[in-house]
Order: sequence, then structure tokens, then C-alpha cells
Amino acid sequence: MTIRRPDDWHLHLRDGAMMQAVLPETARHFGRAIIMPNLVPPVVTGDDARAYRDRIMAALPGDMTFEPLMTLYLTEATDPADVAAAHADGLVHAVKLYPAGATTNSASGVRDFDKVMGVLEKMAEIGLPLCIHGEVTTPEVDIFDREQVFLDTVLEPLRQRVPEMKVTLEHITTSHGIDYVAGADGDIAGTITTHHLMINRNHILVGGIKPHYYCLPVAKRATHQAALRRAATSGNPRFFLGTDSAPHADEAKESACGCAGCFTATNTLSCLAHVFEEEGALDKLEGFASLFGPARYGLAPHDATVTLQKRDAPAAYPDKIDTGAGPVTVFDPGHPLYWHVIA
Ligand SMILES: NC(=O)N[C@@H](CC(=O)O)C(=O)O
Ligand SMILES: [Zn+2]
Ligand SMILES: [Zn+2]
Repeated sequence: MTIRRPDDWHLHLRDGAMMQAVLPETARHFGRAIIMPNLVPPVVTGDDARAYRDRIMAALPGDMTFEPLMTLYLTEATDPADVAAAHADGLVHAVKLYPAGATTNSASGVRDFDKVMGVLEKMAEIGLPLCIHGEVTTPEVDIFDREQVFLDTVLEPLRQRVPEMKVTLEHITTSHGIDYVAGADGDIAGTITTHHLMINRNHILVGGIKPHYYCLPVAKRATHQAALRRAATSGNPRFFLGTDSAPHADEAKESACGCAGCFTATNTLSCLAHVFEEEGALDKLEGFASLFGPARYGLAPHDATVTLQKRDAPAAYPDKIDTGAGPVTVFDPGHPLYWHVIA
């Protein structure tokens, strides 16, 4: 099976030694990626994004081609003019909204939406998408309900306030999120991760706790996983791939207080081919991984291709990637993968 070269519309590359080691895992198969800005400190200004892009390009092995599509981390102090200038330069392709405290490195996120209205209105005017981690952080709300509650109490009111804004609801984990994106008026899309297509909450908790399956939003029950699979394989261009590949060193995951994130960059294409074949929808993989994202971001799809082949022997990939910041465990779908990336 040959498809256009895919892109990843939600990726964590981190920085320094970690980035050096994980970047080739993505660049091997993907042409571009939307680079998440949740570094410590976060990527907030156009200058921050330019410097981060330069560090990424400096870390890229000379025999690889890859284009990082930079994002800015929305804070209550973000300057609309700086955002507009970074977009006009072709540097910044999205702004990222983290509700304060929702996920890894989100302490600088938004608490009071009144404070970011100027930025959001500017983004609507210039057609710059807002990528959203869609979970409420209210302590009373159950962690399995946080995405659903976000849709009604935050996302819908926000979109009513700025109806022209382009919105991407990222890493959707529930049928509610799928239904919202599929049915909403206006310019909205949603990304779906590799791991949420392959696991549900039983995988995290049955037979012992599996820290490498813990990510945010946390995987939900199997009926929600089924809804994600239906959406991803539907051919609806509102749904496309954002792996949310999020490396953490093993010692930070395998801990009494393990952090959230699944590292899927290495074997994502084999995983996706497996899922799409199970769903009888291999013909829909190219749209999901390679066509709908570029269309959404106003970019051309790649002319280059990747070829996958199903073989009798499982695809080989490392259990862990060694990084200067410690080993990082590669996502284990729990069964062999027979689709090999051969070119
Ligand atoms: N998905 C995760 O569980 N973790 C991400 C942050 C995020 O995308 O929410 C990370 O940066 O580690
Ligand atoms: Zn997130
Ligand atoms: Zn993420």
C-alpha cells in the first residue's frame, strides 16, 4: 500500500537531548508536524518559536527532511500583534490552548477567557487555528468526564463568542467529542491519536496498572474507542491524525506519580495500518494520515510517498529509544504488527 507521505498534526518533540533522540523517530516517516509548545518554559512568543524551530532543525540528521510547523502557547499575556506577525512570517501555524493545569506543563495556560479575547479575535481575522486540549480542570469533575464537560461548558460558549475562529479539538477520546466535531457548524476539526485508536481504559487498568498507557485525556471505555475508530476510518475530512506522541523518560512514567503521555512516533504507521485493516478501511488511511490535515492547514499534501507492506513476520521496532535524558519506552499495542514500512 502506497500513500502520500503523512504528517503529524500534534507532536511533542521536547528539547535538548530528548529532542535529539526522538526527532528522527518522527522524521523517518512524517514530512511535517505541528510542534506542541509545552516546553518548560513554554513557547509563548514568535521569538521563542523561531529559536525552537532553529533548535529542531539543528537536531535533524543531515539525511532527513522534515518541516516543523510551530505553535504558540496561549497565555493570558499573549500579544495579538506578536501572534499575527509570527503567522504572517509563515513561522506559526496554530496557537495552542491549554486550560491551566489540564496536562503536562500546562501551568501557564488560560484561566480567564476574557483575557485572551483580543488574541482569539485576531486569530479569527487572520485564519490562524486554535488547537485545544479539551478538558476541564474543575476538581469536582470526574477525570473520565472532563472532555465531555469541556464541550458544553467551555468549547461551545467560546465558539459562540468568536464564531469565525478555526478550531481543532485535539486528541479526541470520547463519542461526545466526535459527535460535537462532526455536527458543529463553522470551521472545526478534530485530531485522533494512534494510541486512542488501539487502547481503552481496560488496557490501562486490567491485570495491573500500565503506566505507558497513561496519557491525557485518559483513554475511555471501549464504546468510545469504537467511536474514534469509526470517525478515523469514515473518510470525514474533519478527522485526521495527531499522534500526540509524548515522550517521557521511563523513570518519570514508572513512578508512584507517573506522568501522562504515550510515545508512538516509532511505530505509528504500522499501528494505523493495523487498525484501518481491522476496520476494513485501508483505503481511508491516506485521507486520515496524509490529506485531510494539509487541507485543513492550507498546505499541499506531499508528492513523496511511503509504502507499507503486510508480511507474515511481525515488524521489528525497538522496545525503547535511548535518549540522553534516559530511555523512552515505545508504545506497545500488546500484539504484533504485521505492516512494515518498506519505503
Ligand atoms: N498527552 C499527554 O498525556 N501528554 C502531553 C500533553 C498533552 O498533549 O496533553 C505531554 O506533553 O506529555
Ligand atoms: Zn493535550
Ligand atoms: Zn499532546
